[in-house]
Amino acid sequence: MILARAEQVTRRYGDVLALDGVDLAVHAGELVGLLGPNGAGKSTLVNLLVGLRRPTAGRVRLFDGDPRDPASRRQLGVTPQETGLPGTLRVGEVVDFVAAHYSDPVPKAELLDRFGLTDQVRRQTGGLSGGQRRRLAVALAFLGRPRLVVLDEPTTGLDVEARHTLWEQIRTFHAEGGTVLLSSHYLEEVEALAQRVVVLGRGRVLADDTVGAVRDIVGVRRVSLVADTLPPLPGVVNTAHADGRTHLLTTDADQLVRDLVAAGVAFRDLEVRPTSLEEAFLAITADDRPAAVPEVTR
Ligand SMILES: Nc1ncnc2c1ncn2[C@@H]1O[C@H](COP(=O)(O)OP(=O)(O)OP(=O)(O)O)[C@@H](O)[C@H]1O
Repeated sequence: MILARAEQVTRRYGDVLALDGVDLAVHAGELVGLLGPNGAGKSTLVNLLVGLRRPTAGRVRLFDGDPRDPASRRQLGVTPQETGLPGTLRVGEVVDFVAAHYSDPVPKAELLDRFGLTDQVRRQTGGLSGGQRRRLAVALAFLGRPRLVVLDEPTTGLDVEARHTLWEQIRTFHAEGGTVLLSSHYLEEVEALAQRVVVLGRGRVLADDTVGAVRDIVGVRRVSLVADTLPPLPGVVNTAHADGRTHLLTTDADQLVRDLVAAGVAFRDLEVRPTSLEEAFLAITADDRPAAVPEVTR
């Protein structure tokens, strides 16, 4: 059963094409990671799926209804990227207020305990640390015993311990049958939680596959050198020239170096280094060659 779906969704903000023909289906029981660099379109996609925005073109469905219809959101829990908690309300009061919207909310003490906020129950939210506020915002997504939880970069700004506490809660929810869609910059986070990962870059789905398959794309290395000319080289996913150097992105740097030597290329100043996730995706998407990642796109 599909709980949330985007079909050929496009979203523009003026001249900015934030999403460009995106298809995504989240099935019941899945824990899906949505991964991508800054500006990839993750928040836009999340906001469309939860009814906070409308697509420019295409169709979005939530529990088989229009996400903008409150009835479709009854079984949904959301933590958007930015949450405005009323600063003068105490933590316990915020939980009570949100709980009043549900017929069978998680008891307040249990929720606060699970998210490590018991000691803060009487604190005004304006006096919480950024990390505590974030934890409360995420806790509220679970309060109504939702079937689907959508979390937009839930652990940004959290320290390691708080991040792990939150991961534990997400895992428990999923193990008990809940469905999760979570966006993140962090490959580590997606690896720790998700089986399936959807990679967005420049508004498009670059990959939709298992975490292992996508890790292979991220395992791209940058081989950089100075050479007058280069022959065609197998396994190079992107070539760029800057400051008199040629930068080659490849998933197998050892083989690339062997190929350079075998081809008799007169190169110098060779450097091999890992690329960050962000660099890898930016580079792979830089020249708009969808063929760069065909083997992991289903
Ligand atoms: N309200 C808006 N008005 C204009 N442009 C916007 C708006 N919201 C997003 N954009 C643009 O749309 C593109 C996608 O943004 P979006 O926030 O969805 O990306 P993201 O992957 O969530 O990024 P980040 O990881 O930085 O949060 C970006 O170019 C962004 O500048």
